[in-house]
Amino acid sequence: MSQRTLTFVTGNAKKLEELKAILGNTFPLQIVNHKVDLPELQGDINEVSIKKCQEAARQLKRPVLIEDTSLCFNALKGLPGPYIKWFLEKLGPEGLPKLISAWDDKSAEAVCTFAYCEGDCEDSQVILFQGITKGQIVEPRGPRDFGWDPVFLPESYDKTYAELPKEEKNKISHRYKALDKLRKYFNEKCSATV
Ligand SMILES: O=c1nc[nH]c2c1ncn2[C@H]1C[C@H](O)[C@@H](COP(=O)(O)OP(=O)(O)OP(=O)(O)O)O1
Ligand SMILES: [Mg+2]
Repeated sequence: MSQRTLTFVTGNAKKLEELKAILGNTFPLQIVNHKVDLPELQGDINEVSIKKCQEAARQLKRPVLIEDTSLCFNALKGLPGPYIKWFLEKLGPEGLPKLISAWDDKSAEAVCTFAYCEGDCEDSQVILFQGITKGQIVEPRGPRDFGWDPVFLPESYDKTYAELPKEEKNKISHRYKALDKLRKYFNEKCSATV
């Protein structure tokens, strides 16, 4: 890697902000951002992340990190899942609880998948780091500065992600859990090569 840096490819400034807040100075590499909205092919959560990562590596020809976030409604067998972005864009946060108004089951999972690829060739291996936080879909509450945060009530909390202070969200979130795995992997990898 162009020594000690790792390129995080995302067009989403809020993701980058949370990554920086969560990793702080506990990560052995410097993360640099490359802003591209990568094409996302259809598939299950892992397939979408793997293809997105391979596309990033193909474009940038260096070690890359990408992230894909899903919001999975259990009543809908996991949908919208990786397609939540388009549902949110068209329906807004208030449209999301309406999708499952006919079901009693309001439970959902927020899933964050980081994907890392070391090389730039098509067959380079992609490594996934996934974090899941369980919760419920509720009527929107709280600030609207990040996606579906207002409608996601994490399990055993009485505040939505949007209502929680950022530091609280970052201690329990799907993104925190995925980054914790990523951090452990790179701390071991980097200490082994020094
Ligand atoms: O913690 C979160 N809390 C609330 N909303 C969130 C969160 N994390 C992602 N989101 C939103 C952004 C997008 O509407 C969709 C995921 O789509 P996703 O393709 O992963 O994100 P994106 O296109 O904004 O950025 P990227 O350039 O990294 O693909 O859920
Ligand atoms: Mg995207």
